[in-house]
Amino acid sequence: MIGILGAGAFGTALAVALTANRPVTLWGRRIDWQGENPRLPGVAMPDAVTVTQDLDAALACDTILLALPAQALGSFLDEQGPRLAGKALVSTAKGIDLQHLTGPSALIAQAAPDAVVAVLTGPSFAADIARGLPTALTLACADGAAAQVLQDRLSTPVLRLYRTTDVTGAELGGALKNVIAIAAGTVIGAGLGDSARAAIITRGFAEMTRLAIHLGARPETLTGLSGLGDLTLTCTSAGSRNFRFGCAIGSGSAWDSATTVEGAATARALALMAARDGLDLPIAAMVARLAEGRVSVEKAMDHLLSRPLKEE
Ligand SMILES: NC(=O)C1=CN([C@@H]2O[C@H](COP(=O)(O)OP(=O)(O)OC[C@H]3O[C@@H](n4cnc5c(N)ncnc54)[C@H](O)[C@@H]3O)[C@@H](O)[C@H]2O)C=CC1
Ligand SMILES: O=C(CO)COP(=O)(O)O
Repeated sequence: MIGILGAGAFGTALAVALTANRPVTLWGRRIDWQGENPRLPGVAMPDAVTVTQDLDAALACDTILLALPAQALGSFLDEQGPRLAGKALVSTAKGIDLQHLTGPSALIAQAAPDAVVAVLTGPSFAADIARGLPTALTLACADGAAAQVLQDRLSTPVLRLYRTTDVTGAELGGALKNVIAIAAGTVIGAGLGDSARAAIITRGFAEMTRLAIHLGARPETLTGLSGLGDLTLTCTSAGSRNFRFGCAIGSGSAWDSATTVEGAATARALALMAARDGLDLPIAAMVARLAEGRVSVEKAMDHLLSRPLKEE
């Protein structure tokens, strides 16, 4: 039995997809819908998914996916960490925790020290997965044998998991691409054009790679599904909330603050990490300020365009 914690768009989509393998228990803290989750409209829940507010039911499963937003994971683990002992725990969160300045895997490892900790990440919109469209993701786990077991358990004919032991690289790719997607959206929303977006994606990828290597990631992980793959998807599709948030900033449009936008808090976390480690992360710094309305789009672009010319 597979347990999924977090009945948002992604948890629900994975629940639908993974019934191809086993029955799934999907836990949400507030289930106030029936049949169709409003966060994932148009998707009917298969009979093999048990949707519940009973956390015990989900925690009875041996494999548990944590499909909570990155900034909610820490407080959830503070409360429930001891109950996760001995489980295989797979996080789908794409962000860096603002309080601890770490990715989800370190938070989980600290809260449940004897659990197997893995990360599921890569280019995949919840709506695509739920509709059964072909998707390729990265399953990262430091324990190679456990990675193989989880890869088999969580792959389906249309949801193909590639595995790696580089957890740091995989989770950083997923977290950092959200920040660059906000920048790319801002460029498009401000009407600066596709050429400028290509520039921001490429320089953003260089910034992602620099930071990830500094934090111990393998460079090839960044060029894989979890890095370049997800960056490409998120910076080029209006299906991305981070990209759309950027578009709203760029065009000065209103934004619904209830929508999960992982890149905003992660940009703030990156600004703190840059200050701590003496790193130069100009795009992340600018996204942090844009997301908080501390700089205008014009000033942000002027600042980025007036940086010294240098070698690529
Ligand atoms: N939606 C997508 O296409 C994808 C999302 N992800 C990642 O998965 C994570 C979750 O995203 P979504 O499901 O899309 O977000 P969502 O906004 O649709 O759902 C988040 C869910 O978490 C619940 N939640 C929030 N705080 C909680 C807490 N403290 N305790 C228990 N439940 C809590 C909310 O009630 C909501 O049901 C994010 O890190 C996101 O980046 C990854 C791949 C694709
Ligand atoms: O991570 C995602 C696609 O891989 C989803 O992106 P958004 O959170 O920007 O919607």
